Amino acid sequence: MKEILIATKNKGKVTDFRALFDKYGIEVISLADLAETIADIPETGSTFEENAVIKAEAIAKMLQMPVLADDSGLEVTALNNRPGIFSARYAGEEKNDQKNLHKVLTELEGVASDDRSARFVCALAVAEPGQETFVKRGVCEGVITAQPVGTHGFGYDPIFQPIGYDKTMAQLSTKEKNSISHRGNALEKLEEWLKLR
Ligand SMILES: O=c1nc[nH]c2c1ncn2[C@H]1C[C@H](O)[C@@H](COP(=O)(O)OP(=O)(O)OP(=O)(O)O)O1
Ligand SMILES: [Mg+2]
Repeated sequence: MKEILIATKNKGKVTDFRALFDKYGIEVISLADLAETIADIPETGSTFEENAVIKAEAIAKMLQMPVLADDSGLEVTALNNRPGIFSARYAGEEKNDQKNLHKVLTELEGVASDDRSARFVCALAVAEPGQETFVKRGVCEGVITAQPVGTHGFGYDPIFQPIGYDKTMAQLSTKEKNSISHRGNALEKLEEWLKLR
């Protein structure tokens, strides 16, 4: 495989995937690189896996080519695992990363550091016309910080400190993040599929 289409409109995910696929020598193409404009696929599933499969199968059918889709988000234990699959629109339809992470911080006001555990979850689905779809989950455990710190990455990275680190995900380089992230972890589980193609 020389290139792979990632069925996402999220630039932060594309940056992560470019670095992840670099080591396989595979070029990443995103929906933003296509000449045609692809409408948003409604994420109507009730799990990350269902949503990843919905996105992958819809785009594979539309473009008649193999695609990889990512559905991911943040689960905060003290918030009964919210925002979960609603992470992108947690503070409103406009999908604003700053508003989303501040909503989480506000909801955790007064919650002690011991009770701020959280995890990033990523479901990756690969779909190909006429073939069985595969989906795998990756997880990265951590804690929610008191304030946003760091400028790298995207989404909730500035408030997420992975276990064993004294930095947030937004203070790590893309390479360091990928080596421990939910996304990197899920992609490792799809290596078999990648090698077959
Ligand atoms: O590594 C990450 N670091 C920080 N935040 C992250 C990460 N991975 C997912 N997230 C957050 C961002 C967004 O709030 C939600 C994904 O929502 P999700 O629907 O999968 O993506 P999206 O709507 O932005 O793009 P698309 O559906 O076109 O792939 O979780
Ligand atoms: Mg989405």
